[in-house]
Amino acid sequence: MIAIQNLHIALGDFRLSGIDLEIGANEFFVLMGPTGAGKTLLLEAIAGLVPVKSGKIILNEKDVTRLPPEKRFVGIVYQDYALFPHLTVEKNITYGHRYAKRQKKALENRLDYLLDTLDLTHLQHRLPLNLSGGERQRTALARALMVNPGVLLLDEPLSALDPHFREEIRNTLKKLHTASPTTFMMVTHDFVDALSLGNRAAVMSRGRIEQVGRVEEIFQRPVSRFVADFVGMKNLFRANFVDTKAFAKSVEVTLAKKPAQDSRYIALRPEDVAVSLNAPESSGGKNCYKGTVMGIVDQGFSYEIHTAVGALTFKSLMTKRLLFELSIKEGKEVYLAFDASAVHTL
Ligand SMILES: Nc1ncnc2c1ncn2[C@@H]1O[C@H](COP(=O)(O)OP(=O)(O)OP(=O)(O)O)[C@@H](O)[C@H]1O
Repeated sequence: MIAIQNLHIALGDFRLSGIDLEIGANEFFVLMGPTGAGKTLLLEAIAGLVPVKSGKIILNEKDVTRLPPEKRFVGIVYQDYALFPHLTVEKNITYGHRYAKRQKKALENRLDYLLDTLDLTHLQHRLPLNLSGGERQRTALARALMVNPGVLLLDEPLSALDPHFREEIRNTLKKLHTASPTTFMMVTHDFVDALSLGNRAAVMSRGRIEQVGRVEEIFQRPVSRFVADFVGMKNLFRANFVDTKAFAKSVEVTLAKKPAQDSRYIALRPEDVAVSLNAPESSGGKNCYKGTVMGIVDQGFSYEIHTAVGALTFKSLMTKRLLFELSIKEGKEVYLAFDASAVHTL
């Protein structure tokens, strides 16, 4: 587990202020936010790599705020692998571990277990130069796990990988998380990573936490304008897929193409959902529904219209002028339309 209590850090002009987080032992926690929000700094504070001004960091019931990195039993994995180029896969994984006679067997067993679990056994004598991106990241993961850490910190571990290896490492992370009692905390910019791996997530902005909650909840019910803008995809529905159709609580949605095999959600930006009073002419690739307006939220320059279609509530955007022109009110029957190509699958 990770508990962070009222943490403050000052580094140059940047401040990390009043961070409070409780992350359970078996969680896969995701940290999101725009560039420069302080996500890496928070991971580095947990690892003991940056000084803390005030507050507490507790890992697995132990206050580690003033402990050096090597006494925290934290593993950290970066986006760029950070492997030693002159050392083999095996030497990279075991680097820094002294083979005191007493521990030799245990370390060898751990190494064998990790080589096997991360499918690296056949590569153990290779240099990083001769590995693919996915293999390098698996080596970096094995090295971080060699200490059998209570907490594994992952700083955008998938972002340097091409889509094929991304999927491979995503599956590896899932497997590792399920098989070990280690708490995982991962920084990502990718909503697919967040949804497919995270139990809960936090969104950070300018050194503060804006929202903490279940990943789905953050997408569906952002608590601030900032989070809403950041996540963008306010229409997020769990779905089953059959070929190029998605079924979300009995609402059938046409997709532009077949989704990836592990897709579980459809997502739509509110600006892609058009509202009209008359049924739009249906054409191929267009989704049209009759619905009832359930709510109208003033957002300053525009209004967000909540419309119930079956058991789903779609959110769409509308200018003030159009709202009055169409005399949109709660309870009014309207039509919603969006292109198949506007539907994202995650
Ligand atoms: N050693 C340092 N000295 C001074 N300022 C620093 C130091 N390390 C980071 N910063 C500053 O702290 C802020 C937060 O950086 P951080 O790397 O944590 O952001 P981030 O949210 O991880 O961004 P990204 O998504 O781009 O990786 C930035 O403004 C950065 O310039």
